[in-house]
Amino acid sequence: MQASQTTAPRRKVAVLGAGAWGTAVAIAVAARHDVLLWGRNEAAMQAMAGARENSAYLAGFPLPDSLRVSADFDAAVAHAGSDGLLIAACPVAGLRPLLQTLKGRPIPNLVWLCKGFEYETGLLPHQIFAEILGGAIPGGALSGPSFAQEVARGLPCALTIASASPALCELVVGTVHGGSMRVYSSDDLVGVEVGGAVKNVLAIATGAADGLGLGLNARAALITRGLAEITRLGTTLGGKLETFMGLTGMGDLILTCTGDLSRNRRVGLGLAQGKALDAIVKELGHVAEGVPCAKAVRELAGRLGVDMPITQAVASVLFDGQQLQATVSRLLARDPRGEGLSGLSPSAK
Ligand SMILES: NC(=O)c1ccc[n+]([C@@H]2O[C@H](COP(=O)([O-])OP(=O)(O)OC[C@H]3O[C@@H](n4cnc5c(N)ncnc54)[C@H](O)[C@@H]3O)[C@@H](O)[C@H]2O)c1
Ligand SMILES: O=P(O)(O)OC[C@H](O)CO
Repeated sequence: MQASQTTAPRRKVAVLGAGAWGTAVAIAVAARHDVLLWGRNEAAMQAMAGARENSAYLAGFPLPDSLRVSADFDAAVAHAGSDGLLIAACPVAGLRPLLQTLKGRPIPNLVWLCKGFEYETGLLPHQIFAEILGGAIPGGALSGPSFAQEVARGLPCALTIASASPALCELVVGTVHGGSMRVYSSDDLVGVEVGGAVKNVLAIATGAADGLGLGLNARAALITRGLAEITRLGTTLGGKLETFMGLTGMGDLILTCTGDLSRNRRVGLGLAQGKALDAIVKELGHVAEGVPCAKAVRELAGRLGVDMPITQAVASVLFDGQQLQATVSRLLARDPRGEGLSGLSPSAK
């Protein structure tokens, strides 16, 4: 399955969604393939085509010649043809409408890059895919520790493609793996998607703790106990334990909790400065998936009886008006417990 840079065929790739991550992935893949980047805002796409740069979402990274940009959805779908690769690069909130637009069209496959649970339904991206396009075409999640700016700069990055279809995994590895990009395969869609979703909530917590000056010990504790929360929820939903120790679990959790490029971490830093959530999100100018995800995960964990105290604490600050410092005190004042990963909340035992 390993892709050789010299033998990998040149493919047609359409990236649907022209935010920071869609643009970075398009730039990286365009080094070896014919890529069309589609965005829904016609004026923005025209400006991008003229400036050869996505100044709204990923300024400072010139688009390579092999990357075409367009606001024509039909042209993007036609570009992937019957044997290319379609990549959905919108946020979780945009996945359902995007899939509904794709329904009934002759598309070869779909790989999505979004990380989160759907706010209204609590569904993971592969469950939304199954609801709308299930069975018709192969689908998979491409995830892992990856800041858009570093990928656009050509720095090394390792991702995981998770799909029930070995053929799709092979296609994605054959297309994206190479140069400074490594792509691993997995059949654990649940594990990969839960890791990518919940780490965003924990990055808000870690940013807040760092912003309050709680120290490096607290940061390490939050990351480690955060991984326990990811693992408890993920295994309860059917994910494999080993996945949470991998790139899309521990790897992405470490990156997002500690890297100042993270939008979710910056939400936490902003909360610690006493800023209002609306103001922080407006200032970011990008999606922070951990915000809606905190609410969706709190509800899901409550329904399933999974103990996720850090996630609950983040949601209580974001949505219930709880004060940050008092929330930290409440977290610390919880009863002692064994360090194991057992998944039931005290009320469900
Ligand atoms: N930025 C990163 O470093 C990074 C890395 C890995 C994964 N991701 C994930 O990728 C997803 C997108 O993140 P981003 O960084 O590109 O966000 P962004 O805020 O930079 O851009 C979001 C883009 O999605 C578009 N969009 C929103 N709803 C849409 C819809 N219904 N159809 C089409 N386009 C729609 C917006 O117009 C915008 O262009 C998120 O789930 C994020 O967690 C981001
Ligand atoms: O900037 P964030 O917090 O959305 O994180 C980006 C990526 O998911 C990191 O892997």
